[in-house]
Amino acid sequence: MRLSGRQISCIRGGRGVFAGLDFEASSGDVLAVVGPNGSGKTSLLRLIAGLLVPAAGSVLLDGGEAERTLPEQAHYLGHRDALKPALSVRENLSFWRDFLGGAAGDAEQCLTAVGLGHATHLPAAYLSAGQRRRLSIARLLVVRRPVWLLDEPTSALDTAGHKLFVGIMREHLASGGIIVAATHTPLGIEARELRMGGPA
Ligand SMILES: Nc1ncnc2c1ncn2[C@@H]1O[C@H](COP(=O)(O)OP(=O)(O)OP(=O)(O)O)[C@@H](O)[C@H]1O
Repeated sequence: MRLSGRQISCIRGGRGVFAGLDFEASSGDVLAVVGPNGSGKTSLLRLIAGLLVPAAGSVLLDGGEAERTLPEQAHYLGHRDALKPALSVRENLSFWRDFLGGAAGDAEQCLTAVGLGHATHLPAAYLSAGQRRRLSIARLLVVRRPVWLLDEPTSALDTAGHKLFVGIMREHLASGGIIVAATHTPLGIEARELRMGGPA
């Protein structure tokens, strides 16, 4: 499987953010998108996820499921955790499992895998920042998709959480997955850098 972008330009609010961007990542690859604030890291992830339309250029996934679009084969985890505070931890994950559809795993098992097995009945509003991030990571496990688009995935994670997440990323890569992660801090896993310039 190969994810590639060719000559992508991004315009936001009428202003050019980046132009002529090329990238490529194959099964088992991690692409770390790095660069200063405002250089377009989040915008690039959102372009790949189909949440933004490029002003020019294209993004392609070769070797995926022919009948599904790239966004349908990708998980996008934003830097803000998309949780419903009044729902329990388990209900939040069940919501995402039903919303995303496809082959779904067991919610309890996924919550245990991210270290939230003890908190499944707690309202999400009670979670700490690191626990919220762990719950977001559980979404990657409950519905399997080959392309992971992660915005600052390790923010708020403690050392144990970071280590756990590295293990989860490794398993995903070993099963042929691709990770594109915007980050200001080392991911703790071998990655190729895609360096974004300053604001255009
Ligand atoms: N909804 C929007 N409307 C207009 N401009 C936007 C919008 N969202 C982002 N931008 C602009 O696009 C540019 C790139 O933003 P983006 O969030 O992609 O950068 P980033 O590299 O991820 O930054 P950071 O390191 O701070 O997270 C910034 O100048 C930002 O102000």
